[in-house]
Amino acid sequence: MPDTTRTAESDPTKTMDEPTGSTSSSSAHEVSPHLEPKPASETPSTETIFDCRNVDVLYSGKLAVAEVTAPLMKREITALIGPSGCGKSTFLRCLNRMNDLIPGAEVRGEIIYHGQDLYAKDVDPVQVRKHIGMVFQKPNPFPKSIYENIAFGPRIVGMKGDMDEIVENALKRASLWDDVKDRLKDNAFGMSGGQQQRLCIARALAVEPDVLLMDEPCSALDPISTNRIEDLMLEIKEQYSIVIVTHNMQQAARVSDKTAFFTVDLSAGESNRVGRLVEHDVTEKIFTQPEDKRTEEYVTGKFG
Ligand SMILES: Nc1ncnc2c1ncn2[C@@H]1O[C@H](COP(=O)(O)OP(=O)(O)OP(=O)(O)O)[C@@H](O)[C@H]1O
Repeated sequence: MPDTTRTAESDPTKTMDEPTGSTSSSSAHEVSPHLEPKPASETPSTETIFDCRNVDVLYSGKLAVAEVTAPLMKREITALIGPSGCGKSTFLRCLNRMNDLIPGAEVRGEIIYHGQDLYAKDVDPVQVRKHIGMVFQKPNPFPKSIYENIAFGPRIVGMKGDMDEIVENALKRASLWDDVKDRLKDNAFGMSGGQQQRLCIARALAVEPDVLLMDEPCSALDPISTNRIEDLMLEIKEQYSIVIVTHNMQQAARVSDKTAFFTVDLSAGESNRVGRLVEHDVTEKIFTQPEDKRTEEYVTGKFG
């Protein structure tokens, strides 16, 4: 039986969201070729992108999320919903090894991505995060120009090509180009909150990821900006697989193809609360005919 326990790395591996001058050498830690996304023509939309098998997450030895088994599908939007503390963000962070950066965090089980265990010893977490980008709750642009915010990631990963084109394409994909094309040298902090979040999405897309993880990306935004992000998600899901944590049931129902409902299991007592996946299915089914009573109670607002 292989040891599938992983402890948090002491190596302070930089993420794509850390604007330091350090560079990660992709040649020094070349990720297995299996992690490379396949061309679109070879990948029907029914393909599994993450096959999660018995995933547990512990913080300082204490179980926070237990036994998550679910296939997440390619070029679909999967929404993770559930009451506060059920482990949505914790599980999301497993999908690009962001939990590695949390001291004391430990992931057990398997997450198979393009046929390879994401946590295998020879897999470089920096490369993982290049393929699997992340957008956070609060827009977090770097204190740099709009242009430099986008160019930072491609430079770090050593992307070839004309940087102006890379920046333009990323901004276009995030529906931001028309808003900012005449002020690319302006500081990103001068943008509205909604624009900043689209900039963060553009920044994630600039390194040509395969998957986009979004942790409550609209919770700090007004309804109009939220609509724009939702429209954007629906546009880009043709090219990317998206997993989103949301507290907004309408948002999950509007944008997602599949929904995973998590709950907090209190059966071992309040101090041993643990998040569990209750149900994962087509979004319409989760919202109209869920299998589990707890799902029904949550989506109808009876608890949570
Ligand atoms: N860095 C951490 N260190 C220790 N415990 C943590 C850490 N992050 C989360 N937890 C614990 O893990 C459990 C799941 O938390 P998590 O934030 O993943 O839940 P969530 O469903 O995303 O919650 P919310 O909807 O409130 O954001 C909680 O009990 C939380 O206290």
